[in-house]
Amino acid sequence: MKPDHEKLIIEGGNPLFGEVTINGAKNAAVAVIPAALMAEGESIIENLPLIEDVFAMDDILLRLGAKIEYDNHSLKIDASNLQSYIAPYESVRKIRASYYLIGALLTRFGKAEVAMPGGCNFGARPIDQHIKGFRALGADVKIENGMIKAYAEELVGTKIYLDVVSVGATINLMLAAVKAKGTTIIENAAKEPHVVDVANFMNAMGAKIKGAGTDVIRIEGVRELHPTRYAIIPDQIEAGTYMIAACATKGHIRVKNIIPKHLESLTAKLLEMGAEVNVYEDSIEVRCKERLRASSIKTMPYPGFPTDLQPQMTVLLSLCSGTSVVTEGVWENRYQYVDELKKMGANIKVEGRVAIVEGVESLQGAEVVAVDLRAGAALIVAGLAAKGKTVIYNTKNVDRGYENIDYKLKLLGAKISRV
Ligand SMILES: CC(=O)N[C@H]1[C@@H](OP(=O)(O)OP(=O)(O)OC[C@H]2O[C@@H](n3ccc(=O)[nH]c3=O)[C@H](O)[C@@H]2O)O[C@H](CO)[C@@H](O)[C@@H]1O
Ligand SMILES: C=C(OP(=O)(O)O)C(=O)O
Repeated sequence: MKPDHEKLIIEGGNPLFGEVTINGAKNAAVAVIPAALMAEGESIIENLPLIEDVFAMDDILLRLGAKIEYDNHSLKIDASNLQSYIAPYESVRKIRASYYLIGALLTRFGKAEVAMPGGCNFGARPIDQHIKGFRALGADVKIENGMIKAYAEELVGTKIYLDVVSVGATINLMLAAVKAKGTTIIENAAKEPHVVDVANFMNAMGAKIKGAGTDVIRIEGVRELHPTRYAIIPDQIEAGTYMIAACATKGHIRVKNIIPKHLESLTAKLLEMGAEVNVYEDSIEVRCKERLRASSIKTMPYPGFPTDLQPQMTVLLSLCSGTSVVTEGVWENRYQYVDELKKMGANIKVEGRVAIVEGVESLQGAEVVAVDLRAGAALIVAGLAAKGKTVIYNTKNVDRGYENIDYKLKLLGAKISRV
């Protein structure tokens, strides 16, 4: 675990140049790890990002009785002797994805007791669709003393229509339905690449899941799951963050080890704004020589523009010529970083879910706080582009989702240090 008091210091104004290799996807990793608990025996997960959210999930696994062993970016999980189905607040409070333990433990034991999840604070983050789905599958679910308690004698396949497109509910219900009797159909499902990745992982364990990546997912319950070896997909949000940072610093970089299709909404937007973007089989090259043009974005479920790139993109728009409009279509309050950005000279007015961004010629370094994960990433982008010195506090929020961000940026020519 990284200490809480670390800060990042950036001397801004240096364009990023060179190549950066992208790690495995956080939001796939934090679902695949609990999914591995559903089979007795040893699974191996490859291309795992070495980030704080993954380490927090590892810690929960250890407390439940699993054995884990790292070999670089591969993690061996032995879930043969899992003893517990209870994940108390102390172990789950750090991460949002702890809610996947409900689906996974229900499948493994027919019971799960998991404290309400943590994660970034964007206002209300309800899990009513998860609970609705568990109940539809036959589980008895109640919330007592901050714990979500789910029990099922038997889970039985059914049709579940999600009222909102939810990544978490889609994955959690796949986890709970994988061994349910009969067929489960999830309608209005999320289509994010990590939903597909988790379905592929479970299919490699012997599950029968079809349609992941579309809005209807069909799961034929199977009797047994077996351990497997699986490499998770690259992180499109990490990749997008570096692409945006290259544009904000008027640099020229290549992001490698990615699936370019997952970044189409960003590449289209950067092209529209005047950046040069070249797409290859498993990499993207971004070059930006001049100030980009203002634009508008609205965040939406995949394949729309991802909310997890909204803060970083808003920083870039704050440096463009003209007025941009940003609409946050997923979370009720994901602009808490804007006050920090204003300290650096950004001209942004937030009204509810909309931010009006008047482009400024330049940002200036300041002392700022990373209020959440992508807020931290956005402030790093701002610090790299700004004139002078930026100090970013609360960097542990950034380490939740970015492996070695300061080291990778240094290799791209940034002047950044961690103290
Ligand atoms: C660990 C993980 O993968 N986190 C991601 C996941 O979060 P998370 O899974 O929490 O986000 P969801 O996709 O579930 O949420 C999308 C929207 O649905 C609403 N909702 C969700 C569930 C529910 O039961 N009821 C309900 O109303 C939420 O308030 C939000 O407005 O997807 C988000 C949207 O892409 C990303 O920002 C997060 O990085
Ligand atoms: C919001 C995010 O994560 P979480 O859901 O884990 O808080 C994110 O990855 O940007």
